[in-house]
Amino acid sequence: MKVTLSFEETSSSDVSIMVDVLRASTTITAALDKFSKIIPCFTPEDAFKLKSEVGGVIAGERKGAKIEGFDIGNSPTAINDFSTDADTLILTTSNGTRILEKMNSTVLIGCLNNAEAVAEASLKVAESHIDLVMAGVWEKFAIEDFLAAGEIIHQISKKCEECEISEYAKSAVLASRDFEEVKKAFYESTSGNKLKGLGYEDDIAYSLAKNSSKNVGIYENNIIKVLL
Ligand SMILES: O=C(O)[C@H](CS(=O)(=O)O)OP(=O)(O)O
Ligand SMILES: [Mg+2]
Repeated sequence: MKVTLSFEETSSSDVSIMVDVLRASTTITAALDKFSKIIPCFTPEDAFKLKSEVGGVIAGERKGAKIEGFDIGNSPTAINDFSTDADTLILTTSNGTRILEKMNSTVLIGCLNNAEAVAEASLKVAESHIDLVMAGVWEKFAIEDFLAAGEIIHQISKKCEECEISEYAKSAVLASRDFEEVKKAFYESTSGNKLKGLGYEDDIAYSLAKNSSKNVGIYENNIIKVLL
């Protein structure tokens, strides 16, 4: 089993793990406790149109701020606090949902909250190649996604001694071993500073809770559901 690391686009036609820890992957993993279906959209207009067709709750952001007219922003803590009977969440975000459009493999959703669970699931689902795909921030490298991917790759390597881990993937593991440094990097990152400025500091703390969830989202036929 090959384990690699990529940026924005996957290098695997087998299994990809999309990592956007601030915040889309964390938001999706939290939302799977409340919604049976999460439909990623690529523009706010698509999201409004879909809501008019299928109903549900509409969530998302641009530049980190809740989109005008949406029920919720791209916030895992706000989703946890939101009460609804709806079973569908429509979600559009700047980076995480955007890169799903180009994925031509089985796609799992990874973050720190589900690092061990998504590592285990990827080894069950993959035949030969698991690629961790960092979402980044507006087509630029994001340190938080590199570190979160490193934690997931670390979990994979613990469960799979025979896995061939690429040097790029190994560097993410090495960079993510000192958790105090990881936490600092999250808060000082481009995304972290943006979120602090918007009053979303709780979401940063929430995203750092390792293995707080067993939810593993799988993206198939334009819908994200819990991988059972
Ligand atoms: O909503 C977020 O946290 C980010 C946007 S920004 O980096 O805060 O500007 O979007 P995501 O698609 O979750 O990376
Ligand atoms: Mg992000």
